[in-house]
Amino acid sequence: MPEPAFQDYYPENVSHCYGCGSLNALGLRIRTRWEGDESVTRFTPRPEHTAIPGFVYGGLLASLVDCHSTGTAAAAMYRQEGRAMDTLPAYRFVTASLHVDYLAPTPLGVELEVRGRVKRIEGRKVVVEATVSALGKVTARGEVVAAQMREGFGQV
Ligand SMILES: CCCCCCCCCCCCCCCC(=O)SCCNC(=O)CCNC(=O)[C@H](O)C(C)(C)COP(=O)(O)OP(=O)(O)OC[C@H]1O[C@@H](n2cnc3c(N)ncnc32)[C@H](O)[C@@H]1OP(=O)(O)O
Repeated sequence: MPEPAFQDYYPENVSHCYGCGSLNALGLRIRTRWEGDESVTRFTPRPEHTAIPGFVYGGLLASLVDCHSTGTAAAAMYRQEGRAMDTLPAYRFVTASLHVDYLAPTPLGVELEVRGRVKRIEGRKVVVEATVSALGKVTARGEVVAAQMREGFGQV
């Protein structure tokens, strides 16, 4: 049995995200785990994720970086406190900022590897750097500022 992914610990009410929600049947449903100090997601884009024939749409790559990094942010907070991810209080992070640089075209039809590293944890905010690789070559690099959701998120 593979060890659970970060997303396996998301409560049902926050499991509808297009990128990482296990309850979103049309979503990417990415799964992220620690490999040492780095977090890793592996995902094979589908034909509908095409930009130019044969190459992956940049928005899909941004989604991978985004949800990989918000999951990494939550896991990093638990890790910093030496707590298991199924313990309370729960950490819930949303994207405050998402930056992606596209370094080279990303081929479609192969498994992509997203690797993340926690750059810093500052109060309620975690900054995560991530790379996307195809066939061993880094094709995109991103940085996410993830912020802890406040009570009443989305209420105006
Ligand atoms: C594991 C077990 C359970 C875990 C369970 C996890 C569930 C995980 C939920 C899944 C969900 C999917 C997540 C997918 C990723 C999305 O796609 S999320 C959807 C897109 N994002 C949004 O809708 C967020 C909308 N924005 C907001 O709600 C608010 O602006 C924010 C981002 C929460 C910040 O609001 P705030 O906390 O009231 O504001 P604030 O105190 O000013 O900001 C906090 C910190 O972030 C910084 N910050 C804010 N905005 C920015 C910015 N644009 N640039 C840089 N820094 C910024 C602030 O400077 C501040 O830093 P410090 O001053 O403390 O150093």
